[in-house]
Amino acid sequence: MVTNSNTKTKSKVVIVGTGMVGMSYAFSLINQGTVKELVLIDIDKERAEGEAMDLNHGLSYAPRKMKIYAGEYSDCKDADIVVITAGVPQKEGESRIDLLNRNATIMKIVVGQVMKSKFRGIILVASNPVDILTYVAWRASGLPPSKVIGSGTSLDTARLRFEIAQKINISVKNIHAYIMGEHGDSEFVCWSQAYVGAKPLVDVIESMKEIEFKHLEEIHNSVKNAAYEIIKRKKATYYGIGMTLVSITSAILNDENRIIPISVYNDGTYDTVKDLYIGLPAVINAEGVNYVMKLKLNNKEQEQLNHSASILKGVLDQMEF
Ligand SMILES: NC(=O)C1=CN([C@@H]2O[C@H](COP(=O)(O)OP(=O)(O)OC[C@H]3O[C@@H](n4cnc5c(N)ncnc54)[C@H](O)[C@@H]3O)[C@@H](O)[C@H]2O)C=CC1
Ligand SMILES: CC(=O)C(=O)O
Repeated sequence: MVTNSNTKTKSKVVIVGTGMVGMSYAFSLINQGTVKELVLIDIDKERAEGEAMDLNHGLSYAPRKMKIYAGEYSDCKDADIVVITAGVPQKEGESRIDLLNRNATIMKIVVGQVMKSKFRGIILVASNPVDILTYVAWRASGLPPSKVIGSGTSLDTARLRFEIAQKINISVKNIHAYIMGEHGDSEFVCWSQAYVGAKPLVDVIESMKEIEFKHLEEIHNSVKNAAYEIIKRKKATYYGIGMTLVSITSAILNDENRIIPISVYNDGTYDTVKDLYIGLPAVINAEGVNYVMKLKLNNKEQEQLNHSASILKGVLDQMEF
């Protein structure tokens, strides 16, 4: 277990992919004053330049002084984090796995360019299918697994917390519950370890009329289908993931040891299929993944984790590295 007491004095983030997700993240980073230097890279250079110009024009009203510019891969050399949001998004009716071949090729090219700069920081992947592409990024990077992470089920967990909070009229900040597994159709809720404040959710259900056991399945389905529902209505999802990526970024830059369910390399902490990336709660600090936090899963949850892991492994086994 690594402990690190230093807080970063500089904070430089490079975003590769200045589409809807990349720019929602950028906008949120700027408004929260998370970084001092922000570099934008896209295969469409003019797009990255236009986005940098537009964001710079808002700096008079930002909470801190910072530098924003459209850059090159050589700018990754001294970056703390490279966030990869490049790739094609899902169309209506497509699953995240459907994007695999197109985005895996992009991922290999992007990570190859990032590593050519002699980058030694942390890679954070958001492009879908995120668990598979984080594995691709890790293999292409040559970095230790603790330094290559994916957003995993962090967005899904935010959605879960929102749904529970709405149902019982308690602040979303007091809901402690995780979605685990694939960021996709086989994800599951670890209900046995869900808390409202310090009270187990099971006890909350027994004492509150607003929530019943039958609602748990509805909440799970609503979280699992959220992306499909949003894409049906507005073609893409981006604000939720943008803010989620900022929270992971802050955990790294401020060396917080914050627990967030992200896509991590399964090092054996969980007794399931190994050599893959999957959504598990992890303690995140300036080193990347400090350690994967082991939760006591019940039998059903262990089966759900195994199912999710075997789906991801099945996809990885068909790929060439
Ligand atoms: N992990 C998560 O929870 C979420 C992930 N996503 C994923 O994020 C990705 C991006 O989605 P959007 O921003 O909506 O797409 P978008 O189409 O708006 O933007 C993608 C950007 O990537 C750029 N790009 C493509 N190939 C590139 C390359 N080789 N090098 C550099 N840039 C390249 C494009 O020019 C474009 O600007 C998708 O894979 C989407 O599924 C979206 C929402 C949530
Ligand atoms: C698109 C996607 O992965 C999401 O919104 O969850």
